[in-house]
Amino acid sequence: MALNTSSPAVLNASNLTCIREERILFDALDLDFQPGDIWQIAGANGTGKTSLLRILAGLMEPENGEVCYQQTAIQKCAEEYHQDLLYLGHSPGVKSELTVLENLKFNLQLCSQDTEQCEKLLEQVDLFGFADTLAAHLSAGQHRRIALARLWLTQAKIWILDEPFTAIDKLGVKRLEQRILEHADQGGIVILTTHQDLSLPKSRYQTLTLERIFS
Ligand SMILES: Nc1ncnc2c1ncn2[C@@H]1O[C@H](COP(=O)(O)OP(=O)(O)OP(=O)(O)O)[C@@H](O)[C@H]1O
Repeated sequence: MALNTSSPAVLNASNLTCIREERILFDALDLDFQPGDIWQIAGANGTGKTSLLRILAGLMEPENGEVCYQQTAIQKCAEEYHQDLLYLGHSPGVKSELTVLENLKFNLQLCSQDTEQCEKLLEQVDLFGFADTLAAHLSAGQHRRIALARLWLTQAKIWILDEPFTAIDKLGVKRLEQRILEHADQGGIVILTTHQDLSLPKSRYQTLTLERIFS
């Protein structure tokens, strides 16, 4: 789906400090995300990757500092920001009691009459043939693919993805990386955490590694 880039997305964070359970996770972090950027947030378990994503998505308050979208603090432009943002957290938000197709329709507000669109999407996320299977009866990777399907439909300019490759097989990872690249090439921004190396060209993404702070 083509992205509307008439007003390119710019996201900045300045002087971000995050403290959890009295431990400093990161301190005075400045970040600048420009159209076309892909950022990998790396670091050992517990270094604060998810916390940083949640702060950038406006789901958690930092101890210090602020996040701005188009030069405005995200709390002051919450409606516009949330329209332009897609956040996929750890838990995929898939309803076990619904079938694959029902989940897609529910999550993506797909028009139920548009069979062609539904079938294309099922193919893109490699769930073709599973349309009528209950989500509860899927494997972990297939479950995750339902959540990831929205990346093929969304108009959001900023994607914040927490470990999107978890439980996804090699071919699925490749497709997902291609989709991420395509989004960035259209002027979108992708910020993601992963414990795996990305196989995108090194020139196409940047890595921020969070280190454990001992205080
Ligand atoms: N809900 C919470 N309440 C209090 N502290 C929390 C909460 N969630 C996480 N933490 C603390 O914040 C620290 C960082 O957690 P976070 O999930 O941001 O790390 P992470 O780098 O994403 O880890 P992982 O690689 O294991 O997913 C953890 O060590 C934990 O002590």
